[in-house]
Amino acid sequence: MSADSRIAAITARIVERSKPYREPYLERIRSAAATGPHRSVLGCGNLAHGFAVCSPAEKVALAGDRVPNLGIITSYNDMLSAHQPFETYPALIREAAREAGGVAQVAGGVPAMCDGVTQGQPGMELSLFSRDLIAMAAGIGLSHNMFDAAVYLGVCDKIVPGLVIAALTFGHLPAIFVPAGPMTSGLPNDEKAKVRQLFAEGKVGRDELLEAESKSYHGPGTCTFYGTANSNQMLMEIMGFHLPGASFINPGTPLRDALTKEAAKRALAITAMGNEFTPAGEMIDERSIVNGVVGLHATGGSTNHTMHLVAMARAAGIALTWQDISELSDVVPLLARVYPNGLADVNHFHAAGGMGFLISQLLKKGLLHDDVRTVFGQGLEAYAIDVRLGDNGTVQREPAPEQSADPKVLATIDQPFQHTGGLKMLTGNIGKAVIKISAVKPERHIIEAPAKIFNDQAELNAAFKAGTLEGDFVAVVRFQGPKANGMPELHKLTTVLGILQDRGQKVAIVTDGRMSGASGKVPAAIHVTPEAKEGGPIARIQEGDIIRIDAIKGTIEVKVDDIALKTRVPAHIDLSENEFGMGRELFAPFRQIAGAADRGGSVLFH
Ligand SMILES: O=C(O)[C@H](O)[C@@H](O)[C@H](O)[C@H](O)COP(=O)(O)O
Ligand code: SF4
Repeated sequence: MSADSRIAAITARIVERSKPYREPYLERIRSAAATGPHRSVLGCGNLAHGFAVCSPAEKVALAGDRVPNLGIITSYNDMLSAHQPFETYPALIREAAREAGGVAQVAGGVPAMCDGVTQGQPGMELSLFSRDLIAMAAGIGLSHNMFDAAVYLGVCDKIVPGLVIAALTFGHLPAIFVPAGPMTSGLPNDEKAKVRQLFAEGKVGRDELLEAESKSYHGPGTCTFYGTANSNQMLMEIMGFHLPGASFINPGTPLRDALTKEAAKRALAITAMGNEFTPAGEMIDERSIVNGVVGLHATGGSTNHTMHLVAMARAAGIALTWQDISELSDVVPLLARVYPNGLADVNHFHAAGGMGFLISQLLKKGLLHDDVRTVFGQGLEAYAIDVRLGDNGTVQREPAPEQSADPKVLATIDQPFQHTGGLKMLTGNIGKAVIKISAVKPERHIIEAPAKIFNDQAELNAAFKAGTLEGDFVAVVRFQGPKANGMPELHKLTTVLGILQDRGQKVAIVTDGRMSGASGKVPAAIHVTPEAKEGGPIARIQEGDIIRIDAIKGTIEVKVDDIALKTRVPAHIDLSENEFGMGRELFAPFRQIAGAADRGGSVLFH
């Protein structure tokens, strides 16, 4: 079925806008691919270094140009529960490659930050920048030019976006993303959030809080809320970088290992040495990006992707804008209720039918481009499947069921939870911003209240502790943009503002910073651009000004006469505090050159 005319029109607009970048990009990757098996351009010395530790048989294989070699980029560490399982993946991939007559080598590692460990801490100010650093680090591994395809091991927030930027920069190579899968379900996310609010109100102690947190985050695998990490898995599957059904299979299971080995064999099959050559930069085109945005809306995905997806697309010469994302939201219904957009977690989502059911429902109405290339071949229909372990450890796929196994978690296209998607762009005299409405009750989609000004999240927390946050208000938390302090997530504020909202106060937040993909129930107009550090209007808002956020009309404004607003002197604060400590001194160059939020907040392209 061809794509819905509105989806097709937005896609055509993106194709037109991208031409000045996309055409030279395709020329570059085609000439890079034309040099054939890349080892053949290396000198003997280079090659000897490149396979010094390989077995004699592998050296013979790699000396020629008929045996494909996989470059593994791994983001393994013990800090991220979602990445800890990757410790054993390279051995599994090498074994699968050998079985299939190929070779696999770890090309390099990349750093991976856990936003859960750094949430509310100074380290979070490195988080956004770590995305581009991960792309650079992956590039260092791949620059050895020993490889015919790349296998990327990454799951969490900035890691998958950084790896996708690398995969598209090395777009002449085929690329397969291999996930580790979600943690098994522990203490439900909403119960964890309730204990947090009780702790913030002094009704329970640290022991109870730590016990609740540890029951929620209890083992290997991705945290089970639908935040940025699990939005990444959804994106990798719906954009065709994962094998069908790979996203939400728990780590340490036979099916997980079978999928990892299948991915290694598939990577060997799609190199230039086979007859299904699938370079990543050709596979991912404007339709794949639009499919990603559609998936984001249909699942209530993370607001962080209004930045990461823009940066990822740009790496392939595709210019995606917030306007595109916002207009697609008007066309795509919400089909999934996963925390913070509901009470279920990603294990429940998968059990209800998961990605295969979601894709089959969206394809029914032409809300996805089916005519796309993927690592599995041609067409997204191949992803409308249910996956299970077959005989002797193989992966079995059957067509997705017609009905959701849990209609409270996954709806059909004919009876969606909401008729529009989760992410809206806001514009007005404060600038541009985004708001996630899939997790906010409809009665809170419009809010008008006086501004309370904070220049960092600690000030707001202190005001809460002092009991001065009374009545209805819009918290304006500024100097949190990329150039100010690296644009941290301010997710800890959700607990405090959630308490006030539950008491009946109408509250919202307006910030040039970010929120977590796990943030949800408090209306938040985030990623405000231009940022305060750049003298944006958010720096001209004063205590008591009336702020109006209208997520229905897509507007954000301060009720001050335009001339008066423009003639106000923008607030200026001393940011030297955040220039040192926890490695922030290493990222001064990034703060200086970071681009605007609506262009991805990137140091790589503006
Ligand atoms: O964008 C995201 O999804 C978040 O960055 C997420 O990865 C982060 O870990 C949250 O902070 C976890 O939620 P808690 O902080 O509530 O545990
Ligand atoms: S989902 Fe967030 S908290 Fe969980 S492991 Fe990944 S980065 Fe850390």
